[in-house]
Amino acid sequence: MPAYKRILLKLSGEALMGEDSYGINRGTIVRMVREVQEITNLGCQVAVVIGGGNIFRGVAGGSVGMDRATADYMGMLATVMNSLALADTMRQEGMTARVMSAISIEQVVEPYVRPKALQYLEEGKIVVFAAGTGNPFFTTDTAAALRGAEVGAEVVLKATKVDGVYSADPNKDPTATRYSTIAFDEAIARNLQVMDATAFALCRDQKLPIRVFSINKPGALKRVVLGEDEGTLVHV
Ligand SMILES: Nc1ncnc2c1ncn2[C@@H]1O[C@H](COP(=O)(O)OP(=O)(O)O)[C@@H](O)[C@H]1O
Ligand SMILES: O=c1ccn([C@@H]2O[C@H](COP(=O)(O)OP(=O)(O)O)[C@@H](O)[C@H]2O)c(=O)[nH]1
Repeated sequence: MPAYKRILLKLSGEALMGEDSYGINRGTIVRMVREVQEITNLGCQVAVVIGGGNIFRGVAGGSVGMDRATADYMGMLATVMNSLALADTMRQEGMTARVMSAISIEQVVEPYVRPKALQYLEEGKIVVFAAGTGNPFFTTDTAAALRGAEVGAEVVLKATKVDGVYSADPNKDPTATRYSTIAFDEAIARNLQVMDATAFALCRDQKLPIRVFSINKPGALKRVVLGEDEGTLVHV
């Protein structure tokens, strides 16, 4: 039995690269999709937000000198590409997914309409929310918090490159230790960078817990959905 009826899964865009230095690695995306399939088979309704860091990030090197808002719109378009790739891979694996975009590009994907998204979820379809929040100066983590709250997800699952929230960035500080649980207020006060403060604050206010876990650890998503101890739970 899954511990949750409905979840919002945030997939790192950057993790889609796998061992490559750019873009979408075929083996990696197929593996991610199969992990999602396992949890839908448990009867869990799944909404997904995917990042765009494997293609373009508003604040990254390729955008030096650019107007920040323009660069962020490019980042949002990158998430649309990843969302399309994800939904198509789901189709190939026999699942039904729908992509909904926060910015209007109707020839490519349908617009985000909340009641429609809820309907798809009830029908057992996977809904992939593309283009983040639709606003520059935000991140896909904030989009995950926002959409998670909107569709009434019981938890936001952040699948990322690290296996939880640490006392400091574990990629920079080898002495950092992992929390098994941490309160939102403490995560914000300690300025832990694993998610941005906007996402933390939104989830805190909506009493929407977040679980951070490794996207690279096989079976971790299923363990999380079964309510087992995996990664870090950020709670109210
Ligand atoms: N306190 C912390 N605990 C865990 N990870 C941290 C922390 N501070 C910074 N990070 C960094 O945050 C990264 C995950 O966030 P982000 O780069 O936004 O990934 P994503 O592509 O999943 O959105 C990790 O790879 C890690 O290097
Ligand atoms: O609501 C949003 C979501 C994303 N972005 C842009 O899209 C990029 C890709 O998203 P993100 O960095 O969150 O992806 P990830 O870290 O998961 O790869 C960001 O850098 C921003 O430039 C944005 O402007 N508004």
